[in-house]
Amino acid sequence: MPSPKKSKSPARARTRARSKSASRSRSRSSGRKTKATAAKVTEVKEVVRTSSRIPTRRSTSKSPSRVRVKESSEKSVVTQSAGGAAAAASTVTETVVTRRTYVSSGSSEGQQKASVTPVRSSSRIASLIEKEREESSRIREQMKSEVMANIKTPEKSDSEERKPKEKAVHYEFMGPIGAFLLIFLLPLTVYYVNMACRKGNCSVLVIPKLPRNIVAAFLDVEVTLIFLAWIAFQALLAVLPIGRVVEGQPLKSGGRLKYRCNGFIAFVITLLTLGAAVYFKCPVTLVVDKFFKYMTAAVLFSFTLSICLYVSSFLVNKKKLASTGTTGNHIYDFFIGRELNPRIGPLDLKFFFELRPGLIGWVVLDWIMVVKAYQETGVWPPNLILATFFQTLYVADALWFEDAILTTMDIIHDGFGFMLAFGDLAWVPFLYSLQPRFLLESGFTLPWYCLAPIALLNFVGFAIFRMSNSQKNLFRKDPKNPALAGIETLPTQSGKKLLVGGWWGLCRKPNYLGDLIMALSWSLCTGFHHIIPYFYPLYFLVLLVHRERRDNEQCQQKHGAAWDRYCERVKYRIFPYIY
Ligand SMILES: NC(=O)C1=CN([C@@H]2O[C@H](COP(=O)(O)OP(=O)(O)OC[C@H]3O[C@@H](n4cnc5c(N)ncnc54)[C@H](OP(=O)(O)O)[C@@H]3O)[C@@H](O)[C@H]2O)C=CC1
Ligand SMILES: CC(C)CCC[C@@H](C)[C@H]1CC=C2C3=C(CC[C@@]21C)[C@@]1(C)CC[C@H](O)C[C@@H]1CC3
Repeated sequence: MPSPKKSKSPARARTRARSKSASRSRSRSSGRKTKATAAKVTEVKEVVRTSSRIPTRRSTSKSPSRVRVKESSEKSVVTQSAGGAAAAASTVTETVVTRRTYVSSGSSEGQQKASVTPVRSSSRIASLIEKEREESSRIREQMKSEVMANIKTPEKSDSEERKPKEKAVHYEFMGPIGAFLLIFLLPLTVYYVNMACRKGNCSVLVIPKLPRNIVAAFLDVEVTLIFLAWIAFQALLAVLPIGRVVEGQPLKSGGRLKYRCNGFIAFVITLLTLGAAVYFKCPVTLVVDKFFKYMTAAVLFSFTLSICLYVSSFLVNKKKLASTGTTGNHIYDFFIGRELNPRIGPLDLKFFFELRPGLIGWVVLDWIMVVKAYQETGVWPPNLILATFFQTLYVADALWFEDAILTTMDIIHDGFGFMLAFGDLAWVPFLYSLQPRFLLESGFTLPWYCLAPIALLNFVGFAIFRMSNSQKNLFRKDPKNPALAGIETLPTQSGKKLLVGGWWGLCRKPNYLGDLIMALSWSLCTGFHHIIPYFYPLYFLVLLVHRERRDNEQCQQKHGAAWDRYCERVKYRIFPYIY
């Protein structure tokens, strides 16, 4: 209760007291609750007293608690006027007495009747008293329910009450320290592995020599401008109004985003342009000569892009942020990415960068290496061509089934930050092309009888990868499709079903299995003399084992007990009978 000394007038002080008490939270500790309940009882006394004086002092406050005071007061005023001038004085007295009685006693109807002693026995006064009783009864009920609400509310501490709900921070990649290290280690790896893969000196154990003038060796303005032109060219192709427009998965913030899927067309246009450039003797092989300068352009661009993405993520609505990259730790969030689907006009940046400049750039680099090898030796090296062909098939497949990427965790779950920007723009083109680069640098060749089983292995891997992905995609799009008849399924709490038979009954990630078999076959084209060209399958194994565990966690959350049952049924994660 506020101190009366502080109040300018008693009525205002009482009204303020009522308002303050009412605004107190109902969810305090039990000790506080008892106090609050007692305070309420007193407050009601005050309200009733106020009501008798209301003709001269009225609250004008709009707060809910004060509005209640006002309503109560107005009823008293009505009572008075109904009674007429002669009856007014006694009515006021009765009002005070009546209400004080039920408030202080916490009273019953009988008690009220006993305490109300009519001064005059006129019927008018009797009706006024009756009205007053009804009013008392109404307020008592209201009080009761308020007190009950206080008692029933679950207990919360003061700090819990003040703070908005804090979500538990869940870190991946060993948290902020891991993210910090990766921001430096990933670019270093791209440089180191490629520098280790040089003519006559292809070993990870021999530390590559740095050129005297590092800046001149790694940075070139013209190359950087060509790299930017490459990104602009791919962006232009991506926004061309050709190809299907597909809706993405439902967003947590509601609605679905639309994506233009013309990746395969962009890929064909790019390869035809490259073919024309070779045909017209454009110096395309300069890209290989200036390989490290292009790499630096890609690294610098991915850093710049990630910084822009990070800064701009603070300007967008919070609903557009990813749940994973919003821990509040700047380094970690920069690495993972804060905004889920950043867009510039019709261009969805994450979708674009994951599939276009880096992925298509990888194949362009491969083919330029084939041309360079031919220019240097006068022959078309079969194993280089085979590895390049396998990788072209892989990228063509990704772009043909471009919309399938809309269901991956990168698009649905992760924000767009350094990890994906760097992965898409520097890691994929400059490390995934390592086998063709090794073959170009080393000039190593293999006889056809070695290439035939390698080709067979690649097609086995591709068949597992493609059939398993297609089976799942078809199942998600059209679960009743006759092609899926006879495949056992499992209902889940989310309403979706899980495939338990077919490819998805063999192991939990048959598509990863196929992908890894393909990765191995690409490296087999380089023979067994060096470990460097095996970087891709080794790294990919680590990536997919980690990715399977991340997806497993997400599926557990999405599908609950059904996912556990699926895991019991299908024991192996990636390699049947092994892992
Ligand atoms: N070359 C590279 O660098 C990389 C290649 N990849 C390849 O990209 C492709 C996509 O990979 P990714 O997105 O990681 O994983 P998946 O294509 O395996 O997609 C995982 C999702 O599929 C659904 N799913 C899982 N199990 C079942 C089941 N039994 N029945 C029905 N639905 C199921 C779940 O989503 P829901 O239930 O919500 O539908 C799950 O979250 C893969 O082929 C992978 O090999 C991936 C990463 C890197
Ligand atoms: C360097 C980091 C530690 C990891 C970077 C990861 C990225 C390179 C990959 C994350 C998911 C990817 C996918 C593909 C390429 C590699 C990245 C971007 C595909 C587009 C490859 C082709 C497949 O058919 C679909 C893949 C989706 C995921």
